[in-house]
Formats: sequence, structure tokens, C-alpha cells
Amino acid sequence: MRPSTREWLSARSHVHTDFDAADLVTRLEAKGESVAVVVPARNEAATVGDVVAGLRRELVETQPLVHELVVIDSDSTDDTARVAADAGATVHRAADIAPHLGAHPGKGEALWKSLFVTTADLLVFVDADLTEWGPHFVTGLVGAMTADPGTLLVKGWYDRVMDVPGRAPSTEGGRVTELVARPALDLWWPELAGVVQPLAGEWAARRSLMESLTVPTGYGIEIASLLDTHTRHGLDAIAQVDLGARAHRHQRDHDLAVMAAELLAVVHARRHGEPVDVAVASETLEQFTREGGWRTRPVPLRQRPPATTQPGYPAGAR
Ligand SMILES: O=c1ccn([C@@H]2O[C@H](COP(=O)(O)OP(=O)(O)O[C@H]3O[C@H](CO)[C@@H](O)[C@H](O)[C@H]3O)[C@@H](O)[C@H]2O)c(=O)[nH]1
Ligand SMILES: O=C(O)[C@H](O)COP(=O)(O)O
Repeated sequence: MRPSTREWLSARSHVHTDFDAADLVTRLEAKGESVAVVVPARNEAATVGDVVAGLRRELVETQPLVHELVVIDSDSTDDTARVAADAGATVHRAADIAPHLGAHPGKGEALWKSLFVTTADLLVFVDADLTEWGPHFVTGLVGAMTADPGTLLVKGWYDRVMDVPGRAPSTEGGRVTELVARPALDLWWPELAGVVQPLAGEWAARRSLMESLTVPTGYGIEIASLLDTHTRHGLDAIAQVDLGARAHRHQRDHDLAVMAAELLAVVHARRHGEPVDVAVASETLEQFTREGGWRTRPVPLRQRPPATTQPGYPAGAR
């Protein structure tokens, strides 16, 4: 490991137990800063209610740490929006936000659109499919973000619980993280080799950073935001926080392969300073199963420009 990474690990690594919600409320009040929690959700009716209700109870009602609790419904065809609203979130359909800018599918699109319906200084992202988690995810991320004035982006990290029927539970989850994202960072951005969970869906960013980034509309958003923050602002603009353990709904290997292809395209594009769709020779992935034969899967490669460059941003200026 590079000396600069070792130094970063000792200076910019935190543990969620270092932070207490009541202390953070006082700290944020003194700074005049506010927090939005943004939960992107596509067909997560089974879990989004627990996530929203838990955050609302602990971090809105018990301690007023979170000022905006927003679910971005990403083209769900199930009851996600109703469940999230019943649990106490403000719910927006991604496609209805800033309609003059069009609509694309994907998680990155949902997070990018969230900039148009929130106003807080600090944005905390939390996935909607969590089955093992806690409000300390948000407390830890906000604590790490406010621990040092130079921090612009915080990644959560945790044991990745893998709990699938027919197999003993383990902490060997995070297949794309371990097989694609971390190797790519180590090979080409070795300063970032200390980031334990570069794809963590639980992360925080200053609005000023987020609105300046070019954002892949699909699953490339996490790796792109990490790389772009590092390139523009340096390693010390990034921190990470130990959040304990996390479990979520697992995707199938062939679906994760599409995610992996997207990440590879983003990595290649960032290495060569190109738009993602220019960096690839093909925009599809061919997958084979004996039962189903060949199937062509599109790889999402669109990007959204920095929100600050968009007509109607910020929303109040419209
Ligand atoms: O089109 C989509 C797809 C997903 N999601 C939501 O995004 C979150 C994460 O999606 P998921 O399918 O659970 O991704 P993972 O398989 O968990 O992928 C990991 O790796 C991705 C790529 O970096 C990250 O975006 C994820 O947060 C991270 O958990 C969930 O709340 C989804 O409902 C959307 O809002 N829109
Ligand atoms: O981070 C990852 O690699 C993806 O979320 C997949 O995680 P899983 O292998 O635990 O389902």
C-alpha cells in the first residue's frame, strides 16, 4: 500500500460509534448546515418501509438530524411509492422531476434528479433494499462528513453479509465490489486502494460536490463519483466510516454482470478522459444459458451533466 494511502487511512477513517446523533444536531446547528437523506428505490416495496420508518423515528422524530427524508421512486411497478409515503418519506417519481430534462432509467438518474427536489447542504444516500442496517448508517456518514472541513465525500463500509437460501450465511457478499471495483482501483488508482467499499450505496456528499459531477445514469454513479472526486479534489477530500454490518437483496450473477460491464466502461472512460459511450466498442452484453439460449443485454452508458449547468437548477430559481 502506498504511504499516502496509509496516511489517509489513519487520518480519514472513522467508526460510527464515534458519533452521536444529539451531538451532531448541535454541530450542524452551529454550522448552519442541513441534511437530506435520499433513498433511491426501484420495486423495493418489501423493504423501503422499514428503512424509511427507522430513519424517521430515530433521526427526524427522536433527534432532528435529518431535515429532508426523500424517496426517489425509480420507475417502480410495485407499491414502493405508497409504502414509502405511508412510512413518512416525501416521495418523488424520478420521471416527474425536472420533466423538461427528460427521463432515463437507473439509480444514477434517481440520485441526480434528487438534486432538483432537495435543498440540504449534505446529501446522504441509503439504498432501499437493506435487510440488515440501522440509523447509525446516517449518523456515521454525517459524523464523518462533518469531522473535517475538507471532506466532500464519505463512503460507508461494512461486513457484507451474504445470506442466500441453501448456503450458510457468510460475510463474502459484494461480488462486483471484490471482483471488479476494488481490482480496478488497485490497478489504476492505487491511492484509492484503502477504500473498503467503493460501491457502497450508503455514502454522503456535499451538495456543492454532487451538483458539480457528471453522473452515469445507471450503477456507474458510485465508482464515477469516487474517481471524479479523487481526480479533482484529491484523496483528502474523501473519508470512510465503519458502519458495522449490512445485508441486502442479492441480484443474480447475470444481472450483476451488466452492472460490472457498466463499471468497466466507466473505469475505461475515466482512464482515458472520454464520455462513457465513446469509451466502448459495443453497448451490449451477450449472455448464454443452456435453457434460454443467447440473450442480448443493453449496458446503460448515459451520463447526466453537472446539475449546475442545467436549466431550472436549483429548483427555486425556476
Ligand atoms: O434502476 C434502478 C436500480 C436500482 N435502484 C435502487 O438503487 C439501490 C441499489 O440497487 P441494487 O440493485 O440493490 O444494487 P446492488 O446490487 O446492491 O449494487 C451495489 O453496487 C451498485 C453499483 O455501484 C450500487 O449502486 C449499489 O448501491 C450497491 O449496493 C436500491 O435501493 C434500488 O432499488 C434504483 O433506484 N433504480
Ligand atoms: O457490491 C456489490 O458487489 C453488489 O452489491 C453485489 O453484492 P452481493 O454479492 O452481496 O449481492
